Amino acid sequence: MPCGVGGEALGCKIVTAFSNNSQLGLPSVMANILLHDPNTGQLKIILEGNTLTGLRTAAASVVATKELHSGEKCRLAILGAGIQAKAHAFALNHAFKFKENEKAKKLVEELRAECLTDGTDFQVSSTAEQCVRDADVICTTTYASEPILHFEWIKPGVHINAVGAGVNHHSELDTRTYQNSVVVTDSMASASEELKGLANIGVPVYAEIGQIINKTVKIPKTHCTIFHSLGR
Ligand SMILES: NC(=O)C1=CN([C@@H]2O[C@H](COP(=O)(O)OP(=O)(O)OC[C@H]3O[C@@H](n4cnc5c(N)ncnc54)[C@H](O)[C@@H]3O)[C@@H](O)[C@H]2O)C=CC1
Ligand SMILES: O=C([O-])C1=[NH+]CCC1
Repeated sequence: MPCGVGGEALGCKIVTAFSNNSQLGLPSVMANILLHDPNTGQLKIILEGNTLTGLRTAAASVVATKELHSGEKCRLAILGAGIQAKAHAFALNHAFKFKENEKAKKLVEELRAECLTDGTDFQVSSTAEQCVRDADVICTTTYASEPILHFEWIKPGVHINAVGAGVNHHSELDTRTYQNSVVVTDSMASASEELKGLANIGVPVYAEIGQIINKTVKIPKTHCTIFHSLGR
């Protein structure tokens, strides 16, 4: 993932995703950032990139949630319990102060200890359905290759940040959820490759989040909105 900012910065993030790494006690996503001198191209430093990946991905979901969900934000549901789940729990709570959160078990004690100071509570759900029912905002942060979120479970007006999935970027949500949503992404260029399967179920990628932010595109009324974060 290359990036250049005028004469100020030049860098590239190299990132891999190996979903079975947890069996080896390793993070599944591993990132390193190469920073170069913007005037000469000389390599200056190699930085650990996992921290930034967590912060940036969750921050993008916060921005998308601000832009796409205008209703009450009482209840946050997160499917998944890894790095992105935790980053999303922190970032969305920080931005919106949810009253209730449903999270997978292994992070709950940690999140309770770190978040309870601001009155946030985290609960464990035994099923994905229980987790997302009544949620105002849902984040999916897994490697699920089959849908883990079903249309009949979600209430009208919900906003979904679809973050995970790995190989097939639209496998976490079921077809009906897509067909009843407006899908916004971070990059149309990436979506034309990574979300091309949505065309097979008649679902267009409606806009880039940047077009919503700069008000060149408006979101029509729908059952729900999906921010498909691809990481570009
Ligand atoms: N959109 C973006 O910009 C980014 C997306 N990702 C994606 O987000 C996802 C999560 O990444 P991390 O949190 O770093 O990984 P992680 O390995 O820390 O966590 C993955 C979580 O997903 C759960 N999981 C795996 N397969 C599942 C299944 N079939 N059903 C339900 N849960 C399942 C695991 O138990 C674990 O809790 C990955 O798909 C990764 O590729 C990661 C970084 C940036
Ligand atoms: O943007 C990112 O860093 C990633 N997207 C998918 C896996 C890692």
